[in-house]
Amino acid sequence: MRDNKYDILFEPVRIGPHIAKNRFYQVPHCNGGGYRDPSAAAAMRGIKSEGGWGVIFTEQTEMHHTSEITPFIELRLWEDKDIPGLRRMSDAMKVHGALAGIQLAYSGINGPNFYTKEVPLAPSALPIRTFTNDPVQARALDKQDIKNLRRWFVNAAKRSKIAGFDLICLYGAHGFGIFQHFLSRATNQRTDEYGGSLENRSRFAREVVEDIKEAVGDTTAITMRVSLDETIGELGFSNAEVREFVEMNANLPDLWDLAQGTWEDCSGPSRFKEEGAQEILVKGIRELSSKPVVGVGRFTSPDVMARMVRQGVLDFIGCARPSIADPFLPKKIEEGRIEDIRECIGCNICITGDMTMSISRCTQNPTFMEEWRKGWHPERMNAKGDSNTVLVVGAGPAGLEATRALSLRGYDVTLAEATTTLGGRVARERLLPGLSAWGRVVDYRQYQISQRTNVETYFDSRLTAEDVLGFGFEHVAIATGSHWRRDGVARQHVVPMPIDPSMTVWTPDDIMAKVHPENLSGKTVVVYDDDHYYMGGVMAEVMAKAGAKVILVTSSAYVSDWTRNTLEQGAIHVRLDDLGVDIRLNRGVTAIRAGEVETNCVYTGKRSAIGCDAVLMVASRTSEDQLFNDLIARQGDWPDAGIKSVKIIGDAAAPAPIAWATYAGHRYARELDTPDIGDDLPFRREVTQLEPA
Ligand SMILES: Cc1cc2nc3c(=O)[nH]c(=O)nc-3n(C[C@H](O)[C@H](O)[C@H](O)COP(=O)(O)O)c2cc1C
Ligand code: SF4
Repeated sequence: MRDNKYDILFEPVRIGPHIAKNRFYQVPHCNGGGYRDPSAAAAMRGIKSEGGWGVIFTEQTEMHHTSEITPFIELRLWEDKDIPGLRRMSDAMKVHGALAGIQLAYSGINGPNFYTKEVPLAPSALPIRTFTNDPVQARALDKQDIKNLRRWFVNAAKRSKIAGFDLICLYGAHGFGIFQHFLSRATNQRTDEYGGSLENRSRFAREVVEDIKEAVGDTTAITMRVSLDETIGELGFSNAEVREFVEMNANLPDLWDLAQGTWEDCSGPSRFKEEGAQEILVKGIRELSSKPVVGVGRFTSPDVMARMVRQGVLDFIGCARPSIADPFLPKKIEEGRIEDIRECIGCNICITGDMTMSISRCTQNPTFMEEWRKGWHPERMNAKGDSNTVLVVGAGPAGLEATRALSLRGYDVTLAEATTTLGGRVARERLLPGLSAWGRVVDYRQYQISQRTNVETYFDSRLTAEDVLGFGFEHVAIATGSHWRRDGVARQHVVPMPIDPSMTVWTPDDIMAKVHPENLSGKTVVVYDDDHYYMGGVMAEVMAKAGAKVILVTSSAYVSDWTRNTLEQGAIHVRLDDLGVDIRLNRGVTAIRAGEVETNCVYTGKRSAIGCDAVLMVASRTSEDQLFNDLIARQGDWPDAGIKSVKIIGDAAAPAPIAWATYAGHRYARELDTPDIGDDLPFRREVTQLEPA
């Protein structure tokens, strides 16, 4: 049972004509499922309903075809034929008593582009602000356009009602929503009644809310989502203006949904922001209106959540990523299972999916967007097959997840780890700057495993094929991980590069083992990043903090974020700029000579040298697959040893970000003795014909 200090989180709260059963509010988040088949997303939201959320929202849903924002992939509701898919979504949300919400968006200046061939419409004629940076400008909305927009919103609201949604969120945050474009002086430079004073800039939002209230307000709550600070310079919609806006329009929506930042400058979700980081921006806004307020901040601690409500900062605890990492977060708090909460690590891998037209994945939650698969319930595992015993070799993310899930299925699992700690590379990486939350990958699984009686863990166990053949386990999972290469093999240089033996060449493994001198002042270190994820930026930071002059050479166009879709460019640039790191983009390293590295432009091949004292090679990783290869070579001995299968998983099979490893571990466990994972899309089969709007 739950601790009564958390009772406050389970109080019902009114939102317009509806009452939410508790204060857990899943704010809109995309998932890469898109509009083509909302069934997978419906299954995902249905699981959240089971997980106890009081309010569950869709992602942003385009309400008109002129606002499509491909290659970002999201829902749409711009014609009647979009209704049945969304009806299945709202049905799934409501199964366990949650209120179902839909977020309506018109992306305006942040929307149409090269892919969609539409002319972007915005308050003022300015260059568009999408990630794709197309050389396109928006056309300024004329009075007829504004009337059309208002009508389109009303039509979408009516369709939302038919599709069964209790709440409609109007998107005016993150630089995406047309409401923000009107509110911000940066994007609204009009001189008519829609521009100039805040009163005028609010006019469009006021008109749309009033129109929608008139059309569906008796049955549907209207919420307004704005960014607490647009963070795009002096003309941006500032925190002070947000407060003025809320005060001026206090009773306009049925709820204020307060988010943060813009996608363009990557000031929204970030691993560098602590839990509840938004508090300073949101505090006091609740007093400006009698309507409830929801805010976000990677909330996973019920103590922080309860404090936010008790101190009157928020009425609802808004969660996007924490609800992805653990769809059962509210239920676990309700049942007093705090230790079972699987906390979000803030890696933003989930965000890369919808931005690239691919299904999102989550580092912590391997079943995210796989909920439709037969038996892939996040909390319940399929019963084990005919076999009983499994040996898992290696306790990194893949091995730990495999052990956790196999033990839940009922197998007797023996986990053998070569070192003295659990976690593999994550155990070392969690000590690096900005990566402490990575430790949650290990902590969650370590605790879960410690609660099981059918897992035995052995440390200091570096096994040989002979050892494994002698044990007699029925199945063996090899999760022996990977290490960083020192020879310069990378995507820019697929064979080892010439390296002068007089030069010091480190890898991230060396730095984590602290082989480098503590004080590097007076030294120049070239950090060569061909990995393109967090490690390049982190290594540059460690070297600079040790006093070195750091030159970060990367073959990517972005720093330490392969497509900038983990949204960390802003934070990483600030951190590296503050440390004086010299960043050279679009360059590879081709050779390491005495006292210098040779670099080339990835496009022209033109070479130039950079003088330095040491090179830190964040180039690529290589699998630790010796044990697996040795066991494959001894396949003829398996039957006598009682071995039915040997599989290699995670980095040992192919190095990749942690999310790939936890998924591989989970999938191995789910599929052992059960190879047919099947297709279980109940929603797809239940297409309901509905009346047109
Ligand atoms: C994968 C992902 C997709 C998102 N998509 C949307 C969206 O469609 N609409 C929106 O208003 N916010 C979106 N957001 C922002 C979240 O609603 C939220 O404001 C932000 O992630 C901070 O909350 P958190 O710390 O609980 O994740 C998205 C966030 C994530 C992680
Ligand atoms: S992918 Fe990372 S940031 Fe996103 S929910 Fe999962 S753990 Fe959190």
